[in-house]
Amino acid sequence: MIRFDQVTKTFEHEGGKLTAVDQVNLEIKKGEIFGVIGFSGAGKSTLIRLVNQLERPTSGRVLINDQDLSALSTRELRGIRRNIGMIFQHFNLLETKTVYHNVAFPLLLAGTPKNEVKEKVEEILDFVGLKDRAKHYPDQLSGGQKQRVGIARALATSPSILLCDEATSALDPETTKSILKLLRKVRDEYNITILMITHEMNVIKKICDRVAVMEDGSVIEQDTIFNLFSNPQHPTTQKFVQSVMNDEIPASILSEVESRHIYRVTFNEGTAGKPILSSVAKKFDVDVNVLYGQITELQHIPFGNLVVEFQGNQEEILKAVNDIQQAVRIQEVKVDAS
Ligand SMILES: Nc1ncnc2c1ncn2[C@@H]1O[C@H](COP(=O)(O)OP(=O)(O)OP(=O)(O)O)[C@@H](O)[C@H]1O
Repeated sequence: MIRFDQVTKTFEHEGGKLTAVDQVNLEIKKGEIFGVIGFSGAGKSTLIRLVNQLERPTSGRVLINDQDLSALSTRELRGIRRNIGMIFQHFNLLETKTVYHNVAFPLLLAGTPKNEVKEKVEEILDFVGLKDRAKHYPDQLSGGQKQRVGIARALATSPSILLCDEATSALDPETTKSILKLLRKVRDEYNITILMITHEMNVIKKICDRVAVMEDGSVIEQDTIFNLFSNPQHPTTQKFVQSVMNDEIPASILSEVESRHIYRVTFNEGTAGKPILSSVAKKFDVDVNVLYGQITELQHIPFGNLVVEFQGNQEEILKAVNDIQQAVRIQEVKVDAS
């Protein structure tokens, strides 16, 4: 659906050149919710702007439905752009226009007959839950309601792609949740492909099917949400994952642990409900003391960590660890004795 093929974008400035996007390869499938995460300056905004050709690649190709965007005429490009909706962090609504007219605006620009505009705007305002706000002005709305208008406006021309540029970054956590729920409904009911950029990992965790992590213009890692959260490879990805998985052992617990035999056991789909720990305690001469843990859901698959301490002699502990290793991932946790 959307394909980045060795895409590089450099900006020239007085001091020289800056590579904002560096040889990126990505393939986003039809109907997928694809997230791009990275710290400030990683190149996310430039990447998303390459999709609607607000930026043109310095080299490489951006393709939509196998069409190379840089090979299109201005007219063809206009057609492609109509097929792409976009929502923004600060909503970008027309402050002097009502909710109705904000949503009607792109349809009127496209020359849609007035009766069709009315029908479409009413349908879409109903879809985003703002039917009763049609006559309000943006400054009479909450942030969440403004973003709903933004979504309605983006959907007015029935696009097949929706670009979301930090769409929830200005919203509180509860409102973020409701907007993400609405975006999922957009995908589920209209089968729209959603490409979202964010620096918030919990947004990625809640809604995306797959994610790419960007750093210094490059994609350093990409995978399904489950794989990336359960087994992040790159140190930057690990940092992002840690920001939401909260699986660091609290210092108060570590300071009370005298034994050095501490392990992190990672449970997933088939193993989250199994009595793996109690069975090794029966099988070997060890005691298992659960220190800390959490179970969460990633793409409806249970996933979690337990930090456990083994008590017993070294040999029995190693046997127990080996046994557990047959079923799940287990890693020793180094405790700083100082
Ligand atoms: N039009 C431009 N001219 C020159 N440099 C630019 C331009 N647009 C972006 N850059 C530079 O490209 C790099 C990537 O910027 P970009 O905005 O894509 O990153 P980002 O990940 O979206 O960051 P943020 O989350 O802060 O918006 C930055 O160093 C930025 O200063």
